[in-house]
Amino acid sequence: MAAKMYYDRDVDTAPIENKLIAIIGYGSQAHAHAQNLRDSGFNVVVGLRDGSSSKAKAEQAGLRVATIEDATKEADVVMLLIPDENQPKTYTESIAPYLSDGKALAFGHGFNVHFGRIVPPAGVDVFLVAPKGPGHMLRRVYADGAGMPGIFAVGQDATGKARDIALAYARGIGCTRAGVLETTFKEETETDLFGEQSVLCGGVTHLIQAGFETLVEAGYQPEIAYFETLHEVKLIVDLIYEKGFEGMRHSISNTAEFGDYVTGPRIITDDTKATMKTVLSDIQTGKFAERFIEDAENGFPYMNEQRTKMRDHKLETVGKELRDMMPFISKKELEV
Ligand SMILES: NC(=O)C1=CN([C@@H]2O[C@H](COP(=O)(O)OP(=O)(O)OC[C@H]3O[C@@H](n4cnc5c(N)ncnc54)[C@H](OP(=O)(O)O)[C@@H]3O)[C@@H](O)[C@H]2O)C=CC1
Ligand SMILES: CC(=O)[C@](C)(O)C(=O)O
Ligand SMILES: [Mg+2]
Ligand SMILES: [Mg+2]
Repeated sequence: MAAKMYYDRDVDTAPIENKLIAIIGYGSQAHAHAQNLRDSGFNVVVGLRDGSSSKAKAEQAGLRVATIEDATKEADVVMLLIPDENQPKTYTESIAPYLSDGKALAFGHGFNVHFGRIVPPAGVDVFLVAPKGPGHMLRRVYADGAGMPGIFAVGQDATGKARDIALAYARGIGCTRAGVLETTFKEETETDLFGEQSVLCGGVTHLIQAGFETLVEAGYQPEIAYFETLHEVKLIVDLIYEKGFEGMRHSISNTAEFGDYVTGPRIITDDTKATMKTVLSDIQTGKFAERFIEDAENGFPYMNEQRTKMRDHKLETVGKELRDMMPFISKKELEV
């Protein structure tokens, strides 16, 4: 049976009208949630730590800023949107003491609740609304009058209203313009981690990098390799996004389409899929979460090494030069 989809017309915003929503953090997701909710007509306060460099940016955007403690005290709904690895400490020190019964604690990703790193008290509602895309794009599509699909889940329904609040929230950030469906903390966490690691972020970047390096190592010009294996990805993906595989294949040459069928399975093999299953299993057992938290607790030695290595890679240096000559690409600086 097809999943029940929720659109604007299916969702009553009353559960969050005349309520105060605290958005904790002002990063990629948080700035988009805060601005979209405000523009949808809801009351928002942004909760930031002392000395936060984001305070000025949030105020410039016309948002009221308070400390995390005060925002939690004041608000009816507290949406925690700081990095997953930092959430438990901030939750314990600055949120939990002020999270009285009847309030709602919300997340943009189920990581900490699912892996038992945050255990909210029984008297509060717990839900997640996870937009299926990066925060900067969540804001951009909303401002353009469109929306980003999202999924929601209720982890704990103390007031009997958690589900209605979650749906109203999803509408407030613009997700019901595109389609929202119900999930669980477990399903959201596992599918989100799998998607970003195997396909969206890890899969795509490593596919591009391997293609780029293969051409450059064979003596082709890096600029051509960049256009061929990175720049054009967006153009092809835009067609897939708009019209599916068949629509994209309609647009490309028969030569390209034939090569797609013949070579695609040589690149993404049965072994690749078997590895994806192992990756999924590492996510399900918590092995990936453990590795991530361990690196975070040690100051991210592994992550920082990867960042440094890639910074000087030809793909990045040549890419920067080429993008600088195409000012229409990065139309706007990212706001946060
Ligand atoms: N990035 C994305 O697009 C997506 C993220 N999510 C989820 O949303 C949540 C937020 O992720 P994301 O937007 O990437 O986060 P960001 O890395 O962009 O968050 C940065 C914000 O968090 C604040 N912050 C960082 N550490 C602390 C701390 N120790 N105490 C208080 N505030 C802190 C920063 O404060 P300051 O300004 O003071 O430095 C800043 O405002 C996560 O659960 C993530 O999984 C879900 C879907 C997509
Ligand atoms: C942007 C998004 O959906 C991700 C990839 O899940 C994330 O940033 O965690
Ligand atoms: Mg995601
Ligand atoms: Mg994610």
